[in-house]
Amino acid sequence: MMSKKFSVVVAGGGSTFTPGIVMMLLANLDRFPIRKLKFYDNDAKRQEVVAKACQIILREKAPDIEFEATTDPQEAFTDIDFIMAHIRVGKYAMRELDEKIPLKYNVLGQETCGPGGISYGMRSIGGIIEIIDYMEKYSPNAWMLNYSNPAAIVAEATRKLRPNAKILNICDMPIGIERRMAAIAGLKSRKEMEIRYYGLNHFGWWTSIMDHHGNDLMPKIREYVGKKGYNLDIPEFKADTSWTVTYDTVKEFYQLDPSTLPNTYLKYYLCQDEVVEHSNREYTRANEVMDGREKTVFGECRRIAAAGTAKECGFEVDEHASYIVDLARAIAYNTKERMLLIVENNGAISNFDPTAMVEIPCIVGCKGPEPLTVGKIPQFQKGLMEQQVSVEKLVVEAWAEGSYLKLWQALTMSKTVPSAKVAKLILDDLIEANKDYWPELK
Ligand SMILES: NC(=O)c1ccc[n+]([C@@H]2O[C@H](COP(=O)([O-])OP(=O)(O)OC[C@H]3O[C@@H](n4cnc5c(N)ncnc54)[C@H](O)[C@@H]3O)[C@@H](O)[C@H]2O)c1
Ligand SMILES: O=P(O)(O)OC[C@H]1O[C@H](O[C@H]2[C@H](O)[C@@H](O)[C@@H](O)O[C@@H]2CO)[C@H](O)[C@@H](O)[C@@H]1O
Ligand SMILES: [Mn+2]
Repeated sequence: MMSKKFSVVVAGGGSTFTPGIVMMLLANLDRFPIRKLKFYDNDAKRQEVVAKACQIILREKAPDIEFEATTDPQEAFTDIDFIMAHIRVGKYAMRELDEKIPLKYNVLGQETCGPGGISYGMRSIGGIIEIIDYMEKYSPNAWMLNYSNPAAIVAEATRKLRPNAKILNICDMPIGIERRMAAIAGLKSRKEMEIRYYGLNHFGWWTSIMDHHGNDLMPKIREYVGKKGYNLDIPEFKADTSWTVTYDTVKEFYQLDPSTLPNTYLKYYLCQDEVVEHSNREYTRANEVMDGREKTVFGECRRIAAAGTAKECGFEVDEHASYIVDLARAIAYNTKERMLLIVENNGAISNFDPTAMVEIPCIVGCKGPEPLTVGKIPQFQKGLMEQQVSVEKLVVEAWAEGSYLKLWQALTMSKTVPSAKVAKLILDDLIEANKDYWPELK
């Protein structure tokens, strides 16, 4: 019997994901009862569009839930049990530059990978640390469930700069891919699978996929992936063109390790030449999202507000986001849920840096995650991960120290950048583009 009702603040209330997450929270009230829902954003105008629509949705579907949207940190973070954080510092305009500046130098342009991810990370660290400090000031017993990106750099920054903070860093990419794997295996839900996985965020591999009877599903899924990647001809898995290309590209590099299946993001490190070759330097994923998801979500929000009712609401439950409720429940009810989280390695991968933030299965309870051991990883993955985790660590050090040199080293270290010279050209352009967001570098 669940008596307590929770108070939740969505940090980044103006996010395109907010309406879907609100619908998901409403669909899960029986599992995770809510008494108060707040939105917090540093862009009042953007947030107001989403908040007006969500206020109507809540009024009609859950009138008992107290709702507030604010840009005032004290109002936002007082009397809170959970922060669900999905901020994008610099918004899509800066994502567009993250993706287009590297392409000027024939280098991968991507949201969270390569120079784009480094640039995004240099903006995100300050925004996340600020929210952690608000949480600790106004609701010290709260937990922050963070899926703001780039999660790898944000996780390393929170480890180094706020080591005692109650923050859990999570990513929905493995969840999205596992939903596809389950369908390929003929299962109804990804929760019918038992998986083993390791890596960094957006840089990992499945090493075991079984059903609850212990049947090995890896051979069947690998056979399918060899023909169609992670694409499925099923309406619920229809994706934007660029995502369809991404899911297809897996078949080009999954053979690099016959005993595993890769996260899609490895394409940016293993097929970066092809990605650059096929990139449209004038129209990147940021443009697709601005022309697609952003227009659709904000258009529906404005339609609901103008109608004054959500009776014809076009927002669907973002069911795959229900992992956020799984995570909140694990903390609230000590459920010991088994989830992939981005946590300090601390020996779980025995032959890898113990301070690295790795994405591995954890048992989650009221005190937080207990990582499962992975053991020794092969030289191939170890080498790739050591290079990438060094990039992520150097970015956080560069942010903390205001070090131009360390950020140049981070860019030079990235597998997506060909030389120190190109790294420096990209760095100098990014510094100019991010002058309103990055700390000063000397
Ligand atoms: N971890 C995952 O698997 C996953 C999945 C999807 C999206 N995301 C992340 O979720 C976030 C939101 O994505 P989106 O496409 O909806 O972005 P969006 O730009 O639509 O929304 C982000 C919101 O954050 C706000 N914001 C920016 N800086 C802020 C700050 N310092 N404090 C408070 N609010 C701030 C913006 O004003 C904006 O309203 C991004 O970081 C994205 O990468 C993560
Ligand atoms: O290019 P975007 O903004 O559409 O997506 C970038 C995000 O991609 C991943 O999240 C996906 C998720 O994996 C997929 O299953 C589906 O639910 O959509 C999500 C958002 O598109 C990735 O995990 C995120 O970190 C990226 O920000
Ligand atoms: Mn992710």
